[in-house]
Amino acid sequence: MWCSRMALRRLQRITPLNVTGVLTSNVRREMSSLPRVYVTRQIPPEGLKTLRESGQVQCQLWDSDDVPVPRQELLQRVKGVDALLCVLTEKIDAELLDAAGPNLKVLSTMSVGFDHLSLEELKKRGIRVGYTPDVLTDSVAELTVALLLTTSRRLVEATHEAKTGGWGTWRTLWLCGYELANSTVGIFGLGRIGVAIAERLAPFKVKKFIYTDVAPRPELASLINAEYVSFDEMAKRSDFLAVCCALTPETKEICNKDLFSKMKNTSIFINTSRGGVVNQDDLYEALSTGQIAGAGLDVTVPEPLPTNHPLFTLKNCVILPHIASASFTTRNAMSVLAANNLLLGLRGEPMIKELKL
Ligand SMILES: O=C(O)[C@H](O)CO
Repeated sequence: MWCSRMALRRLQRITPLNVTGVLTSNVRREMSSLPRVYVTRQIPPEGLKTLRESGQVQCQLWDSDDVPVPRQELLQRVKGVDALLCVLTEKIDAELLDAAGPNLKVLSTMSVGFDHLSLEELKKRGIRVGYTPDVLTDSVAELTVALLLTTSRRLVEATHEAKTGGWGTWRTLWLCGYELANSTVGIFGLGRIGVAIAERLAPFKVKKFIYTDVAPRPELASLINAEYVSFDEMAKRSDFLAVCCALTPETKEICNKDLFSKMKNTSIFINTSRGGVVNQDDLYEALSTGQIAGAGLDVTVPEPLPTNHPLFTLKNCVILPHIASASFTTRNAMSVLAANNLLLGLRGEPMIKELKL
């Protein structure tokens, strides 16, 4: 049902529900004039509360966090809405925008990544777009460090051995991995998250941070004393390579055999950005032939990665189910930011975080 609890409460104060609990026609009229919002997922409670208590919109929600809204259902539900709040599993393309129709003025995604949005189509239709950077930086950086250490110090293999009887006598080279002390860490795509990762890795006595990007980013680089290098040099020099770039046509499968063949066979590759930046066949080859020492992936193509995927057979590949921003604090903050971006956009005001189209 289309409703806004706050609007309802506000209206109840002015025009109470009649005794049978049926909305009086005034209430119904006032509520139905509010902008319509479709929320494509059961987002964390703080975000929903922000929308509902704004009194500014009537919301409809795909009320599940376990299953994404089926495409056909989504195409039906968006018809005539004024704003859409989505997550990264929904492809926002021409088909969907056409289904929504000309009322749609605002799209707010509860994600920092926006590769699921067709920006060109949104721009063509004059739809404003909000997203959720910054609030997830700490959580993503923390998880990246955890994944890096898990991969380089072989923690998944180690717990498996301990649990399954592989733990024999103490052995001199058994389960040896690679340490951060005195290492060179490469960051591919230096933004807020790359800096936050480096800040957390520095106390592990990293010797040098290097990075590559479309152009040098001196202000950010100075925060972590990082040197700008070419893509090839980053491949050759990195003991640990953390991918933090956005997925764009330019970065699609940029981490391929060309990159892996230049890396040291003692290097660890970490990706917490988007699976699409990696050619997974080439990564499998590099890992299974010892071209590189290990990989930690929080993102894959597709998601979920089928359990029979060859990468799951490798001991030197740690795969997580896209959880980099998954802390209660962060996901709630993302939902509130997404809700506020949407409300501000509908009011025609600057959003807190708006994509420049
Ligand atoms: O784009 C994002 O926001 C992350 O991948 C999920 O939090």
